[in-house]
Amino acid sequence: MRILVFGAGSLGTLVGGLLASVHDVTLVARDPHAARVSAAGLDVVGAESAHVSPAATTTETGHSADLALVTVKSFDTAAAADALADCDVDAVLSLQNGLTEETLVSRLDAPVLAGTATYGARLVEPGRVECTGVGRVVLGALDGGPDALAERVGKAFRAAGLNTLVATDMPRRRWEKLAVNAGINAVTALSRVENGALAGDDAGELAHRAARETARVARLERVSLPNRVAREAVDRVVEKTAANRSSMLQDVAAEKRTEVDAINGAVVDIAAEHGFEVPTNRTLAALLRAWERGAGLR
Ligand SMILES: NC(=O)C1=CN([C@@H]2O[C@H](COP(=O)(O)OP(=O)(O)OC[C@H]3O[C@@H](n4cnc5c(N)ncnc54)[C@H](O)[C@@H]3O)[C@@H](O)[C@H]2O)C=CC1
Ligand SMILES: CC(C)(CO)C(=O)C(=O)O
Repeated sequence: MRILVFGAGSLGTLVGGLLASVHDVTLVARDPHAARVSAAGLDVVGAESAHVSPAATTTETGHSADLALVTVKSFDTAAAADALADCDVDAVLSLQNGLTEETLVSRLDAPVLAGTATYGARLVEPGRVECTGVGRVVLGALDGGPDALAERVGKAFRAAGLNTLVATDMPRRRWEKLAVNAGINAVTALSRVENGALAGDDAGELAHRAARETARVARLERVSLPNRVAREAVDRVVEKTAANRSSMLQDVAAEKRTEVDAINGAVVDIAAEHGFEVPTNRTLAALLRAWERGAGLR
């Protein structure tokens, strides 16, 4: 399969690097990473290891591929979609956190699959990516149900050794992941604690409240996600990733823009479309956006 990875930073470089052992992969990245991969190949280290030689470029348009993987941060999704609109790609798959697929659908003609990834990835230096945890890629039709394209993509991922599930219930999975991220990411980023600190703490109750609101909005969107399931998903992730610093905490610690718009912000916006108020998500989003403005990031 000819696969274009649009936005090869940490996750895109890891997934693209693993796919490159079997497939014809092009990484669209920034220099010096792109130049280094072109000149000397890519080292995958950590929980997975490989030396591979995908193509790498900073050129964003004019590519042709069977599949474009979108792995930019959520706030770069619209720009990525506009660049992909000037490429010839047969299908698009997002592995980002937050609700980003809708932005891709609104700007692209190619079919868009929904995806989530729980692999951990860190770009250590140009040309070198660390797999910090073997997780799973879950992908499928955006609206749910069986899908031949998703099956083909899943088969291609598995052929490259990626732990991959093709799911027929992506709407529920996306919203459950959103509920987990809406609760854990914002609260850990604002209180500067590891995920495990939420267990049995008042801050954990705040995370539950954000997740329950998210589940309510999911149901307004006709996605079946009971409050109890969202709350239990938060507890499960807090327990399994107790030592993790959430991606949003890492962004705040590094003084980088966060993905709050596509997580808590998306919950607020979609709730508003239904005339529904989500005060916890609204508060969390307002605080993070205020911090971003204060840090000159937006
Ligand atoms: N890193 C991880 O372990 C995981 C990340 N994710 C999600 O995956 C997404 C990406 O996350 P990371 O890889 O950590 O972020 P990252 O910031 O390391 O990678 C994004 C990359 O896209 C590049 N980029 C943006 N616009 C571009 C353009 N126009 N042309 C070329 N390159 C461009 C940036 O330079 C950056 O290197 C996020 O939504 C994140 O939440 C999900 C699961 C795990
Ligand atoms: C699941 C969780 C909360 C793990 O830290 C995550 O997805 C993130 O940090 O973005």
